[in-house]
Amino acid sequence: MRTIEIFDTTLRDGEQSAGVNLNTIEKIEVAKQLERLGVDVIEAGFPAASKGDFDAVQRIGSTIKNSSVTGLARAQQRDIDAVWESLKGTAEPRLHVFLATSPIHMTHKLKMTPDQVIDTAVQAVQYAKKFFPVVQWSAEDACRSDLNFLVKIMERVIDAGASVINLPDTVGYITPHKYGELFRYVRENVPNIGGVKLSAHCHDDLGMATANSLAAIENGADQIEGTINGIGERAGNAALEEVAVALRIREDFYGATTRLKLDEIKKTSSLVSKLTGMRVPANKAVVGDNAFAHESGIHQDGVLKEKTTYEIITPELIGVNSNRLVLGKHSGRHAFKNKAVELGFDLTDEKLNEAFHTFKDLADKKKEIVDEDLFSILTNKQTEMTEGVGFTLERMQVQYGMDNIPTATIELKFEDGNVTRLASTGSGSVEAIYNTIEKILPGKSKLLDYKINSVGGGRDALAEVYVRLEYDGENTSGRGTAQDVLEASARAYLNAVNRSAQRSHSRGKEAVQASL
Ligand SMILES: CC(=O)SCCNC(=O)CCNC(=O)[C@H](O)C(C)(C)COP(=O)(O)OP(=O)(O)OC[C@H]1O[C@@H](n2cnc3c(N)ncnc32)[C@H](O)[C@@H]1OP(=O)(O)O
Ligand SMILES: CC(C)C(=O)C(=O)O
Repeated sequence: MRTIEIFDTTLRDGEQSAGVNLNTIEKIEVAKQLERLGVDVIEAGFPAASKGDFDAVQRIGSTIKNSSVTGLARAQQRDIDAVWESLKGTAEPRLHVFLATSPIHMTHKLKMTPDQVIDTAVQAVQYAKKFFPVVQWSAEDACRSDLNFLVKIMERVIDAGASVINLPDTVGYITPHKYGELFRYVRENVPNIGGVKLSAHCHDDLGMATANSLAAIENGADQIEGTINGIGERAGNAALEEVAVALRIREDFYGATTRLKLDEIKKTSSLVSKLTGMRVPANKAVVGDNAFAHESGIHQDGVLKEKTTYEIITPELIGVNSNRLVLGKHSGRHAFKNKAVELGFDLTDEKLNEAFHTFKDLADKKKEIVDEDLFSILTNKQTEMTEGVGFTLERMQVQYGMDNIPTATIELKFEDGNVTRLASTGSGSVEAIYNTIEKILPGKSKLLDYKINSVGGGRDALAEVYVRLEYDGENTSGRGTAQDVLEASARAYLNAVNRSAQRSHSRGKEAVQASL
């Protein structure tokens, strides 16, 4: 059976989803989970894009041991140098360099002739080969490119040293049959293609990213690129969990497998969803909440008699535990630690202890603590920011009545220990809270987006709020979890402001270090 390599780009193309902004700590947590999932390659970012991206790629490169780490670069020395600086010293530094090959992109975006594109691509790959043992070259917008041109440029970049060639469907335009043909065509027509790995990278604009990726596999692709939960630019990328599970369930047809530990899928999906704030739709294939739920009588009858009547995937395959956990207010640290490890967390004793106290407080208020609650508490602790930066919510009181104007009184503690208390009104309770916080904060802020989810089920479920703001001219996002919707809303707002403060704090530290 063939083994298909999995190239995960959740932290690069996935982070290109509108409204998603992960900090370095969060990216490292995602990378560690991707390593546990068993992906072959992690595309950790685009180092030339920003200092934050550079740092994240560097830290992921030095943390991850069992997956290769790569970074993206345009066909420019400056971008290639940035990837090299971030990954030199890692076990197998790997570069992903791209240049568009379609007439639309070459004419309107790059403003280059086809010959200039060939020369630029060749020079970039030759330059990269001085540093990187593995160079992957992508023909951006390959699916709207001229086939003869594609064959010509592939031959040249292979000669220049590229050992992986990616044929992305950048705008989600191709259909499965045509994508399959493209892979077969280049295999048969590029003279020096023997030994080169072919990679597929699909977008979901027409809802065909998974089908197209599978068609590429049927026609000789060696590597599939995609993201967890299918997040990514515009309508997103191919969802890796769908591709990997389809290969397993239809092994009879595809005759191909991956190295993924499929029972890590659900956990990876939940982590990515939680940290990005991009909720997985209930009916999403493989990882949606309803993926294993049977609603109608005839289906339930069938499943009770024989599961396979209506279930082609077992929940256990992707790591959904059908045994429900019973951890409650009488549980102790051992059981809590045991569960944390089982859920894939590796916290210091100090953080575990703090998470344990949060769990106990919640257990006092909530009837039943389920895995989702613990996952939320432990993820918050794992990705918590540096102590002492930003504002802390000390107290909050909200008055609401159908005939009254909602009023929020809030007490915030500043980094220097000073406490400010203010009250303000709004047309609703959340608006009253945000108006009050905005009055207390020294910077100017504007709410851009607000989303609320419930964690777990039942009327006592935790509320999880995601916000996007502009704070002091910078876009930032944050999340807050609490049993009460209003408290979660306040915490999310402060988390977004604190993340922005944390970034300024790191920039300030770097400037001081640079001046020494
Ligand atoms: C299909 C994809 O997903 S590609 C990856 C998309 N990801 C990103 O864009 C990452 C975030 N990007 C950024 O931070 C910025 O765009 C940067 C730092 C990369 C570049 O910023 P700027 O220098 O201000 O350029 P800007 O983004 O406005 O324009 C892109 C330039 O790169 C050029 N370019 C685009 N792709 C390539 C390429 N593969 N190789 C060389 N040049 C390229 C464009 O033609 C344009 O050049 P021009 O300035 O001469 O017209
Ligand atoms: C950089 C390339 C691979 C890309 O993201 C795309 O073409 O969609």
